[in-house]
Amino acid sequence: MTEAEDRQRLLSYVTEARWFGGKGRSAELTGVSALPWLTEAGSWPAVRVEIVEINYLADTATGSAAESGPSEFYQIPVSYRPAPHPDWHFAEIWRIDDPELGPVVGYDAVYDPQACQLLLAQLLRQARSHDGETSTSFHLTDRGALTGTEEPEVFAGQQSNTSIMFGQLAMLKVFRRLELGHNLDIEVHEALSRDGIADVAKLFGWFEGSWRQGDTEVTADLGMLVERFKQAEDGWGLALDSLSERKEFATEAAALGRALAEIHGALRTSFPTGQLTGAAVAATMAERVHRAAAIAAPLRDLVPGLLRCFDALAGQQLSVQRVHGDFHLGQTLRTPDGWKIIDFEGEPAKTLAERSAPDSVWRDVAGMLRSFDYAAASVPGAAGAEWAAACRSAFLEGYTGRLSPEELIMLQAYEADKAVYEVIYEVRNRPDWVNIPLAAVAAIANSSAAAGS
Ligand SMILES: Nc1ncnc2c1ncn2[C@@H]1O[C@H](COP(=O)(O)OP(=O)(O)O)[C@@H](O)[C@H]1O
Ligand SMILES: O=P(O)(O)O[C@H]1O[C@H](CO)[C@@H](O[C@H]2O[C@H](CO)[C@@H](O)[C@H](O)[C@H]2O)[C@H](O)[C@H]1O
Repeated sequence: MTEAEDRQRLLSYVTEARWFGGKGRSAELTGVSALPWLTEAGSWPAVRVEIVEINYLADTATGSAAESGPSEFYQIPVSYRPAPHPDWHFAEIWRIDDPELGPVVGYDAVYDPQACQLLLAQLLRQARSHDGETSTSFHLTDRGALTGTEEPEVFAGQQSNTSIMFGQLAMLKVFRRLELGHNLDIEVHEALSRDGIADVAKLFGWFEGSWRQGDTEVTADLGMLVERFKQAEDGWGLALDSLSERKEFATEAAALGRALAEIHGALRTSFPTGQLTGAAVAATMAERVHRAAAIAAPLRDLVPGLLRCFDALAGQQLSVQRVHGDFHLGQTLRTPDGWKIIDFEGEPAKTLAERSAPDSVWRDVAGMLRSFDYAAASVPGAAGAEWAAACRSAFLEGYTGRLSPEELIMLQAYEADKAVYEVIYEVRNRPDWVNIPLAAVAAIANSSAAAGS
């Protein structure tokens, strides 16, 4: 194979992967940075992390340049073997003649148990590998009961990254689309673990890589090792079951409200806090709705009602702090020890700066209320409206108790803002679902318009 064909194989592996974020866009491979070998020369498999840089091309079909944009970095830990493995065709990235290894087959290392065990071992001994201008460093914050002999198994469910379970004890989340700098999920798990907050998985460790990008050295977090929750059941699935079986969910909703309040309290002490004027928050929300209406035509008639809802914030001061940022039932796991909250990376469409900026706690409260509405709308004929209303009041009661008139105004603005975000999310990802958030936007817009008329 020529070098161009090898690069094409690598590009295809990335763009066809479930975790590739640029589906439907024309992508080209603009660089590959190989981090240092994690294994001794001459031992198999030979393992290292490779960072693939992807650039998006302008959409030639529409003549628009809007589809191009900043490059993205994707991580593939690669396990090289001297001969093909009969069962791993699905995980094969490429076959190359490597200058150091000779002819080898490169596999996505998350599917190679030996390579996974090596990653765990590197974490447990806080290994650091350095080669010229690249490095990989592993950090251990708590070893728990880990011995390093735990059996690895790739998580089979839907996710945007790839997680490897180590026995019943730990989970290594290998980040796929990388962001330069420190990962928010690690940052929050680290802070909450330090505070002993049991609603969130304990952080055991993490690893990072550095490489040269043009003239500068860049660093990104590559993965985190956390406590694995035993017998964890996904909150979204449980909510749908409760609707289909016509069982109440209000007790669970109240417990979720209490868990969120505890997490917010801990985040307030570990991260910066501040104040925003209601006018500033309303202006940001208004800008978002105008942008959304340019993409989703059905929003256009609802804009005046939404602006009225946001304008009701004027004159208020909002306390802001680190929040979850994308709190919904799919980010909750029920375990025998109570509800656990996962995935503190915020809304995927926002920049890192937006996702780490202090925000109002009403963003997360609104997120969960929207999720009750989604669940109710997803199970036809199941008395969804009453179910969602009961969950709503129990969750709010669990979170805070009675809301003041000012808090109700803030909550409604954040619910509207979230539902607008969801309309765009659904248009882009699941057009069949768009009527769920659209109905919520219409209800809020029309009630605000009526109140103001
Ligand atoms: N600490 C944990 N213990 C057990 N399972 C977990 C844990 N964290 C996440 N999971 C499972 O992994 C899935 C994906 O996790 P998530 O953090 O949302 O990954 P991603 O960011 O890649 O989408 C969750 O839906 C849950 O089923
Ligand atoms: O991938 P993430 O979990 O970070 O979140 C994105 O995808 C979610 C869907 O998987 C999306 O959530 C929306 O749909 C849920 C039902 O599937 C519902 O419970 C949520 O309330 C609703 O917002 C989320 O918005 C998006 O950021």
